[in-house]
Amino acid sequence: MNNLLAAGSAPVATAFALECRGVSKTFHDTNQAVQVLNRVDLAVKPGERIAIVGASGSGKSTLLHLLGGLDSPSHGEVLLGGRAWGNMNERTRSQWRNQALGMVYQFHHLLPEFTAQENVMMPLRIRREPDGLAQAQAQAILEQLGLGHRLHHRPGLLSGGERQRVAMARALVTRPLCVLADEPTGNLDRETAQDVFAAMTQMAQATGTAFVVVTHDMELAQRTDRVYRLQQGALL
Ligand SMILES: Nc1ncnc2c1ncn2[C@@H]1O[C@H](COP(=O)(O)OP(=O)(O)OP(=O)(O)O)[C@@H](O)[C@H]1O
Repeated sequence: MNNLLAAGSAPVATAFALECRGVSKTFHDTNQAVQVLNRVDLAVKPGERIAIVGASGSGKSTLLHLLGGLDSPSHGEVLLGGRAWGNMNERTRSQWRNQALGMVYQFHHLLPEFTAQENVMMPLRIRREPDGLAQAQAQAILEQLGLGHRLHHRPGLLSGGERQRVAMARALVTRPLCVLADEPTGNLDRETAQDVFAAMTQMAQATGTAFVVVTHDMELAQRTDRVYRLQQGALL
């Protein structure tokens, strides 16, 4: 399916997979306000790979949540494939997320009772794709990520690096416009982290998927097309 086909609407023509326009975010509690992001602008093209680094508490996870439409900015707007999250209700957001976005976290969040292939098939099942097709697509992407010999293994029998590759395969199997990754190699040893990171960025580029990664690891960040530092609410 064309990944620019919006859930239930016409295709959107846009030069950018993902855009942030003047995005600010302030959290409030009863008597305090914390401004985490201050007029952040960002535009990521299809197939482009960018890294966001920054000190603990600088707002990296907050920004990723806004990019994924999981939270709303206090000001400004975030667009995925030319569609602003702010113009969608919850149901449309979740359909658009399933269709146009993949997410990878530090912990793989694979379902332990399902095999690698079944885990990767999950987003396709949610879309009600025929099982045979979903099986073939999951197999193909796992093979491309070097896991052809692990299709029928459950996560408990896989290494940490293999689990993260499966998580990446699950994020990419729908051919999304963009993958958002939050410390995807944070749990791996150095050598495995490098291998997994290379596999992720190469796959994203090969499929024309934009890849936005938050990482503490400057060496890995420098393997992307652009590195941003989040500091005092600004993306520098
Ligand atoms: N839901 C929330 N309510 C109130 N404050 C929040 C909320 N979410 C985040 N914050 C605050 O926003 C700031 C940035 O947090 P965030 O988790 O985005 O930082 P981070 O750069 O991802 O940190 P780390 O690298 O430690 O994960 C912190 O001061 C945090 O306390």
